[in-house]
Amino acid sequence: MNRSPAIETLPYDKSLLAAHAQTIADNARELAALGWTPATSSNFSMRLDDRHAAVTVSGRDKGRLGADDIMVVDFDNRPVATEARPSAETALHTQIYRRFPTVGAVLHTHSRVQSVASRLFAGAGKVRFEGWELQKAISGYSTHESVLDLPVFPNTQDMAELVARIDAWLDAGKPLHGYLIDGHGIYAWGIDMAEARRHLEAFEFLLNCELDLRRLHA
Ligand SMILES: CSCCC(=O)C(=O)COP(=O)(O)O
Ligand SMILES: [Zn+2]
Repeated sequence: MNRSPAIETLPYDKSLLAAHAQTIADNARELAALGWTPATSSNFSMRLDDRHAAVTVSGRDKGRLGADDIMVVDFDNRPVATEARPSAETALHTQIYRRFPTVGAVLHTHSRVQSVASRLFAGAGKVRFEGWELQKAISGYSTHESVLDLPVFPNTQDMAELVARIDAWLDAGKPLHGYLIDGHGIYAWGIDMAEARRHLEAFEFLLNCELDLRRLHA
């Protein structure tokens, strides 16, 4: 009897996953080289479609990611077609994809600047950037005269609690382009990897400037 070969039916585009995995690995390696992903910290993802994202497997060295270190989750944080364990912070990625349908990439890093600034500004609940030309690197900001707030949310191991705090911020109608988590690191995103990188680098630069000002005024 002539049997037709089994057709692999995955709920996502496999070739897009391969391309995204390469993009994630390339960008993660560059960010690791900057020292922004120490000790296996940080996680990265890219949207596959309106229900799935490619995300880093938990606990991997983000400077040495291969194809097996990136997996698929659905927007309810469930692994798809794999036994691998997704990033412990997957819920923070899928929340951004659900809330912002145009977002294509989410980046989370743990640089020293991000970590120190998160502690320094935790009491205020946000870092306010005003007067910096580099605010214009954030999409939608066209002048240094704008006010750009980067919220600082309390750290917790309870992802549902953190997701609820971020939802509350958005539900209050406040703009959100990224956020710090106290003593932890930063989340930033964009319509694609290039924009997400630009936003992440802009926040790192702006935080560095604010820290420098405080050191000089001390
Ligand atoms: C060793 S860093 C602690 C976890 C963390 O904050 C992080 O960014 C990495 O977690 P993942 O599960 O994505 O590897
Ligand atoms: Zn983290």
